[in-house]
Amino acid sequence: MTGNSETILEADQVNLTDPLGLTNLLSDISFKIQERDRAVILGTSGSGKTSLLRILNRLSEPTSGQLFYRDTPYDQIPVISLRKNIVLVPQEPKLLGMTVTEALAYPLKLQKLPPNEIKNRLTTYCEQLQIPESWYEKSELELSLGQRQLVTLARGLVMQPDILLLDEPTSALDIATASRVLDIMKQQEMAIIMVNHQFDIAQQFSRQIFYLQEGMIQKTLLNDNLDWEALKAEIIQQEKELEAEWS
Ligand SMILES: Nc1ncnc2c1ncn2[C@@H]1O[C@H](COP(=O)(O)OP(=O)(O)OP(=O)(O)O)[C@@H](O)[C@H]1O
Repeated sequence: MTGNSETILEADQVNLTDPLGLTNLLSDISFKIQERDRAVILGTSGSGKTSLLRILNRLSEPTSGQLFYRDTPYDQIPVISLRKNIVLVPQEPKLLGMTVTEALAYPLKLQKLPPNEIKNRLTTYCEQLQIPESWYEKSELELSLGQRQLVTLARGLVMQPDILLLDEPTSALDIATASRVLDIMKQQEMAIIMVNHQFDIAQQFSRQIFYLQEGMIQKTLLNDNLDWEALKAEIIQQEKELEAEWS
């Protein structure tokens, strides 16, 4: 992280239960994200990583606790305005029946940006992510999963939010493309919170790491002096225990 270190996002003792109120999906989640921060959420399958990104994007409401964007409680910010500043790139890349160009331009048209600005942003980020012009008029049926993943990432970037929430953004990309994409993401101005299962990616990318287990942040770690091998061994062991429970 570079630049100033103003807190732009804060979770304070956030809890989330399932819609029937039977199970805790997230418990006592607290953390702070600074301007231009880089955070990775690690954890076993089903530990609550996507649920956490969803409440940060207000796709679900905490059962208790508070979230703050630039010191303002989430419930005092109109959802449209919040989602302009905090953008979620979901795990399932979907273009909702639009062509690549339409999908990229859509959120910017909603913001009523002038056509020139929309065109400039599309060109800039498609070039950065090496999205070729030959894809522009394609629909999602004509794109591979990895190609769609790149397009949905571009859709997040063109919005130039303050905070980008990425749910396993490189899961369908080959290693070289994933590494290139990560380098591009590192250069961006906004804060980024990324769910990722790949340790090398988390290691390369993050300043802070939230290690989730059964909906709780078990550890908040700073990359600077972290024993990555020990953390990796711990998570692999937990995945194995989980698999044994399920089988
Ligand atoms: N709407 C819901 N109703 C009931 N249970 C839910 C709901 N959404 C998520 N869950 C449960 O909450 C837990 C956490 O799910 P979540 O998708 O957040 O996990 P995750 O860590 O992102 O998993 P993965 O790595 O497999 O994507 C899971 O046990 C899931 O079954």
